[in-house]
Amino acid sequence: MMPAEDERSRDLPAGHSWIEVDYRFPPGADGARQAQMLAVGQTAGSWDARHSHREKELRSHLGEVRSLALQEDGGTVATIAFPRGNLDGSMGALLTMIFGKYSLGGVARILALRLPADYGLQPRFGLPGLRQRLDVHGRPLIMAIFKPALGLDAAGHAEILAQAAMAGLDIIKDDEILPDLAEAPVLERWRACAPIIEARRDRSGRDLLYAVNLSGDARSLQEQARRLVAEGANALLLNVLTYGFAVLEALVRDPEVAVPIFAHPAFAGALCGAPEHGLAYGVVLGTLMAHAGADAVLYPAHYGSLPFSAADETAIVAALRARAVAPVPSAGVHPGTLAQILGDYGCEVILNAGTGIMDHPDGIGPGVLAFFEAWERWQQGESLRLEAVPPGPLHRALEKWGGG
Ligand SMILES: CSCCC(=O)C(=O)COP(=O)(O)O
Repeated sequence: MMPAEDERSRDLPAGHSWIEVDYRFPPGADGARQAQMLAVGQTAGSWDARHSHREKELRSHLGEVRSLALQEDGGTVATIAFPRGNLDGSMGALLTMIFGKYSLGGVARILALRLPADYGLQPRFGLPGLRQRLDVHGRPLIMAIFKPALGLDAAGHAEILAQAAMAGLDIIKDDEILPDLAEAPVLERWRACAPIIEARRDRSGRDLLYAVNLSGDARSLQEQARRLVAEGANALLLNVLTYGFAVLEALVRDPEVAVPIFAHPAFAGALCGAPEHGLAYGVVLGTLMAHAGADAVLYPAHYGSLPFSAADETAIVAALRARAVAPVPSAGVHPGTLAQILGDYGCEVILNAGTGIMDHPDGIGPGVLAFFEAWERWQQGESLRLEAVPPGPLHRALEKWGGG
């Protein structure tokens, strides 16, 4: 029996000199031949008698087909081992090797990727670092998203944040769709929100992180990040898949950008959504993000508003947790989903709600309070069903969104 994806994707011991990839070839494909094409074509590139005088050098770069397993539906799963020495430690080189040119012609799906534990980057903060910064322990962190996504100016952001901060919110992020627009320039957004965060710290002793969305070309994006951090910004948001893993890696390596980085999953469906092609969600949003240095990774919760499988979610969470990266179940999250999420994953998560907070019938403050009330009840083992919950923010949230 094939192991579950989260088990197949475990890290290899540090210093391991191979990288292992599980590929599935669909029914009708010659799996053995495709696997051999990958092992040779994506490494030494050519392997025949004409290169015999270079055999020693070429052999050290050559991939190896380690196993081939025929599946019940006629598909084949092949494990290919690639020499780590073919790579420079970056995600770009890794992706180019394991699926680069081949992805244009072959029909295959990467199900699992096993990297040596010391390949790539470690998160600088991860969930433990976020907890330390916020001084919040033993409960899930509560995160909101500025909504509406577009059309708010900097003052509009501040107005929303003031209400959420009052109610005790831990983290807020820009919507990923909002770049550095003239109507709400990124630095103005931060400057308008910074005094609210400061006032909350003075009042309650508790910090609040605002993950500001980065945009622009690679150089201006990094300059933007440095400028924001120099002005006190305490977290950043990056659309890693649209801007590229190399941008994330550059930020993580930059001593001038020493704040937690939240990775958004926008574009993941384009890489992972086809059933027989691309890469599994667990590889992209789990393994790759975790080895590229993200501190927290957003992904669609399978009880949320996007079609997402529990198996994909489990694989993502396992890969993130293996490197202490914070899992951030998102998209359609509201107080009525809290019991399911915590039941599956426990408290070591960040619950992230956009409309599930911003569109609470009584306003943004009650939207945040509804989450805390749900958490309190869940912790006490009390029912979260509408009929059991007394009038108040949670009751109103359950009336609107259901769940519990
Ligand atoms: C696809 S996971 C990222 C979630 C996100 O950024 C978002 O805006 C979700 O908004 P919602 O109103 O569904 O909480």
